[in-house]
Amino acid sequence: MTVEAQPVSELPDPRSLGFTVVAEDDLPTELTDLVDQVRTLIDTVAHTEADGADLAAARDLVAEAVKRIDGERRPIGALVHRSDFEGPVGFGTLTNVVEGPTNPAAPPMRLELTEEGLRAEVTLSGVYQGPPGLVHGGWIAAMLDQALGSASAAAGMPGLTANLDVNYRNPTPLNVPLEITARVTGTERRKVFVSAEIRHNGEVTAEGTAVMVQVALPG
Ligand SMILES: CCCCCCCC/C=C\CCCCCCCC(=O)SCCNC(=O)CCNC(=O)[C@H](O)C(C)(C)COP(=O)(O)OP(=O)(O)OC[C@H]1O[C@@H](n2cnc3c(N)ncnc32)[C@H](O)[C@@H]1OP(=O)(O)O
Repeated sequence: MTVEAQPVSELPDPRSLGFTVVAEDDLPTELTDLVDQVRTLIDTVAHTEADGADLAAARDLVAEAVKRIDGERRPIGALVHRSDFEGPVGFGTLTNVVEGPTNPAAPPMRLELTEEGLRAEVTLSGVYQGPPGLVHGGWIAAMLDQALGSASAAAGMPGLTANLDVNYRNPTPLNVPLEITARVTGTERRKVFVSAEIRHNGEVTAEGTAVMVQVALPG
């Protein structure tokens, strides 16, 4: 098994394949601020003990806010390009549920390039709860999948997850900083082998490996 990243320059520009691309730097700060505020809203709604009158007033305010911004929408497959990543490896889906910068359902997580692969820090609120006080196992798998897929993409080999294997080693707590790391460990034809971990206080709480398969791009 060898690591042979395909030259990044050989990847097509997604615009030439018909994708809408938004530069991350062009997203209005009012939008990213709104995303943050809606995250707070979701967490607050999930845990509130407010009385009926306040809840009804809040519902009406939210309905009013929806009316105010409902109109033209970006297409479902729109991509975002990060300026801190060189060229084609900087693309991701704008509303990706784990890391999409305009998706308030995604936690405030951002994978950064490191010497060995990718790394992110994230703190998950009670919105991501499974067992009491702990992160939902499905969400742990989702974060690992994102880190694994992004590590492959960042190495110039974007693909789809064919196989994902997760081991839950220790409970993953809510409301504390978690560290996520991922890297490519090998390639074989179109297959890219990747591994990733989630840590709390330096201790591994979950680890995953995946086989990403590079798909033939049209055109
Ligand atoms: C620059 C251009 C623009 C790009 C834009 C980039 C934007 C994004 C960038 C970056 C962010 C990334 C972040 C994302 C993270 C999240 C990822 C996900 O959630 S992905 C969604 C869930 N996964 C699916 O929906 C796949 C569904 N499955 C399939 O579509 C097919 O099964 C597919 C493509 C995986 C393989 O199908 P086949 O027909 O193309 O290929 P076959 O011949 O079956 O397999 C190829 C090789 O893979 C192995 N393989 C296939 N399935 C396997 C499996 N389950 N386990 C192990 N190996 C498997 C086979 O044995 C074969 O290996 P041998 O070369 O012969 O040795």
